[in-house]
Amino acid sequence: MLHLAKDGIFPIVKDAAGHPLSSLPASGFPFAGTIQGEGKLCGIPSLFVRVAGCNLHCHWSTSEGKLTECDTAYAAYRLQNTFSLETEEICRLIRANTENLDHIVITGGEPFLQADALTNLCKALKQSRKYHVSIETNATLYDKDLVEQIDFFSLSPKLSSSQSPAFSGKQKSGVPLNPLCIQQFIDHARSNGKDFQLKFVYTATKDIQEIKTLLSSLKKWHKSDILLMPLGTIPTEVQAHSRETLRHCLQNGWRYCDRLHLTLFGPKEGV
Ligand SMILES: Nc1nc2[nH]cc(C(=O)O)c2c(=O)[nH]1
Ligand code: SF4
Ligand SMILES: [Mg+2]
Repeated sequence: MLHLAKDGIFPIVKDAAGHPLSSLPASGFPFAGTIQGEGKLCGIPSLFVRVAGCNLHCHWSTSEGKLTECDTAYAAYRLQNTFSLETEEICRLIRANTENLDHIVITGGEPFLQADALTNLCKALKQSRKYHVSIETNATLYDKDLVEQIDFFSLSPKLSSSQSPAFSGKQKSGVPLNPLCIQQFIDHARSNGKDFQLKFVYTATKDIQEIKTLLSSLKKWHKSDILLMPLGTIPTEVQAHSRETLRHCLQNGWRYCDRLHLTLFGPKEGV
């Protein structure tokens, strides 16, 4: 059984039995799938699985003094309309909606909180077809069995800027930064011919020193594995931080990470 966020499996057009759904998905297209909007695999047609619940409670203070929440707070810590499905049913839903899709992206919330159920789901999925499975994680939790099922690791460690003091009373118990855990992911990827990325949200210059300090404690990464993504949950907010983010990418040899789904669909859920 997997506990899912309200957008759950998206975008889909068929139920688990393969019958058409009565309404179009949030993408507006009469077929399943969207593009991976962030990171090295940006642009690849994918189906998303969004689990509910997170061990962190991110909320950033911008340099303009505004507070920005987690872009999926409804899936992380202010849960709305979550639901549970048996892994077998999720597997049938995914099969019915991936005629032309090979990539599955597991995101949240924090997927590693439900490692056992996701391991079962991935095993069942891979029995039917050779899917490519990515996982979006805050890299604070590790599970050996789940990691073995994953082809691409999108590691998004959270810097101190994500734990705004204004909200510290509400913070959950998770340790926001876990370098040993990050290294375990990298080691697994490097030993198994898999790829990964370290994707950081950029809010202000002080983030850069923190990233460099973290990187100096990690091994087996290349500059091209490091991505900087401007803070923002709406296109204008992303734009406001994009040039400064780009400047730091160019100065350090890191990749710039866009949020293409925001540009293409706007700030919608389920795309
Ligand atoms: N299209 C699309 N790409 C994404 N990449 C990472 C996402 C996420 O929310 O983790 C995401 C998402 O929600 N939609
Ligand atoms: S770790 Fe990710 S999902 Fe969890 S609260 Fe932070 S940004 Fe949201
Ligand atoms: Mg996200």
